[in-house]
Amino acid sequence: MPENYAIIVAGGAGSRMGTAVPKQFLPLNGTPVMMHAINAFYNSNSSPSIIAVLPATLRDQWAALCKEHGFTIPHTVADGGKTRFQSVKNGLAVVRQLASDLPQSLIAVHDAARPLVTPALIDKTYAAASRTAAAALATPCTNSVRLVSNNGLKNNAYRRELVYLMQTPQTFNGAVLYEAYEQPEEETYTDDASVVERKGYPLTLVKGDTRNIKITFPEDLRIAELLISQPKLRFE
Ligand SMILES: Nc1ccn([C@@H]2O[C@H](COP(=O)(O)OP(=O)(O)OP(=O)(O)O)[C@@H](O)[C@H]2O)c(=O)n1
Ligand SMILES: C[C@](O)(CO)[C@H](O)COP(=O)(O)O
Repeated sequence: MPENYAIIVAGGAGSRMGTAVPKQFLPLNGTPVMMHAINAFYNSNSSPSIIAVLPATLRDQWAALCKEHGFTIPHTVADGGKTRFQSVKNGLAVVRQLASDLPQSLIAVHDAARPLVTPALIDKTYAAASRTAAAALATPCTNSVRLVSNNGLKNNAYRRELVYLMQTPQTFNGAVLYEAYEQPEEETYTDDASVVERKGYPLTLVKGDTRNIKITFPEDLRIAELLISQPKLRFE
């Protein structure tokens, strides 16, 4: 049985959300957004050790929220970095200290801003990563797609069956993820899969769920409220 870890990245500023309280701390159905994400990992069969990566300045606010909500799920707090890449790297440094056998471990990285993830989705990524070393949730594109070129002057229709939209969790063999995050950061890295891919490891796509939205703009929180109040609602 591998040691499982989950790095919940909550080190961002939420600038597109534009709220005084960072989006990961905003209430969703009465509970802070990132507590929903941590709850799902805690309730999964994969039962990982949880590392929550938070801006250093918000540690006290998080502790106060945990007290207020009686939130007792065990987790280790790590400091966030300037970018998501740096935040994941800081979380990995904690896993490195905790893990007794990194090459035998599995590490999921999940956006704190994706509160509607379910234990079943989480377990699917751990199961796939245990077989293939690198696995991430993704959904097929349902809109028509165009590729823009020539500084926006030109655009051409593109085959949408070739396009998948990435979600988290993205789950990896511990040694693979650690090795990948030893690379220098590049602007083209938008998720963990892109960092691991640079090292030459192929990625397994695991069927995600369109309800597993990322809270980015204020309207996303309204949509999440609606989805959480009607758990059977599916848009796929
Ligand atoms: N320096 C950063 C930046 C982002 N994240 C986390 O990565 C996830 C996805 O990022 P995003 O939705 O872009 O969050 P923010 O960076 O906070 O949002 P914005 O770009 O609007 O400022 C979030 O859970 C966010 O907290 C992080 O841990 N550390
Ligand atoms: C990691 C991610 O959630 C996968 O869809 C996404 O890339 C994060 O993007 P953002 O630029 O940090 O919003």
